[in-house]
Amino acid sequence: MLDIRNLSVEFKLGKKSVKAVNNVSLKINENETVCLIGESGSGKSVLGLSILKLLPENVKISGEVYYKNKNLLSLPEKELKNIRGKIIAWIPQTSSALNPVITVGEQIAEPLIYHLKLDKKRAWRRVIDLLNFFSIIPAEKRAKQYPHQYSGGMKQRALVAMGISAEPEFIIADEPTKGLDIVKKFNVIEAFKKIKKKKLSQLIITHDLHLAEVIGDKISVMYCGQVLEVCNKNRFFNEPLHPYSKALLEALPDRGLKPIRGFPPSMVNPPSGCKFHPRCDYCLDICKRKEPPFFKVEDSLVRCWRYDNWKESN
Ligand SMILES: Nc1ncnc2c1ncn2[C@@H]1O[C@H](COP(=O)(O)OP(=O)(O)OP(=O)(O)O)[C@@H](O)[C@H]1O
Ligand code: NI
Repeated sequence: MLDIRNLSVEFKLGKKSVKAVNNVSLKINENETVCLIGESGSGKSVLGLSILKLLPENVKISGEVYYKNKNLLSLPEKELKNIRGKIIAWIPQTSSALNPVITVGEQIAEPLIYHLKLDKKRAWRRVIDLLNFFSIIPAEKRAKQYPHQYSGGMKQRALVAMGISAEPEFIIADEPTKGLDIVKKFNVIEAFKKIKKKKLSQLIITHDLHLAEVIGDKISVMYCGQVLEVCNKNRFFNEPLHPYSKALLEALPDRGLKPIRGFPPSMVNPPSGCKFHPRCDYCLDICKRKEPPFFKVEDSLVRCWRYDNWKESN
């Protein structure tokens, strides 16, 4: 359904440049939820934003992003406008995304009026349905309130409601549970579970491995602008292939709380060879010199030299 091929995104910073996304390929199938995880600054949000060309003008994007065989990156802005929100929805991080001077109901109604051409009355009825669906109740009262009258979790659920109001086929959400306490998090996760039942495809960007475990079908691990592993959820949480994936799991509180040694690499001067090699417990000589390609291991993809000749040695 969504097929990202060799996508690179480069920011110009004076004389230097930052490759926030470096030659990423990733496929997301129909009815599939892929969770994109990785440390802060690894390029997750930039990757998500570039799919719908939501980035500032001064970036250089190369590669292709096919959605049902159309390359989104080469579409004229007019056509992209019709795709954004209607076919592919972007659900941003809370706080700044809601307009403080417009009622939440009106904000949710907006894509219904713009994309689905519903009249105001029908749009409003659908807003009430959506608020009820995401347990923002009493819906009639909540619809007429402003964002500051909502709690953090409710705001996030309202953003999700807004994102799916025009019934898109595909959802991209950036950190939907960030900064929420456990109860609010639970409610947002329930909202995404409900979306999943509607047979939508989703790309969920998150630090929250619990969220990934509950709603992901596949996990895609990003590090220093690259995807290092793509595998199904069970593989990731039981026997991940990449040393970085293993390290991320071992850093979880209920799995040892072992910090990953060293520091995230500089995006301006990334390490040679495999970007993770300076922090890797399994580093081979070749890892320092040469960037690994993707190796296919069963139904997973992994960018690590340890899986070179995997077939022969197994
Ligand atoms: N507008 C920008 N101008 C210059 N560099 C940027 C810009 N936006 C992002 N970057 C760079 O791109 C890199 C990736 O940023 P991105 O926000 O995608 O990371 P992330 O994985 O989403 O992190 P987090 O988990 O903290 O949200 C960062 O190192 C950042 O320095
Ligand atoms: Ni981000």
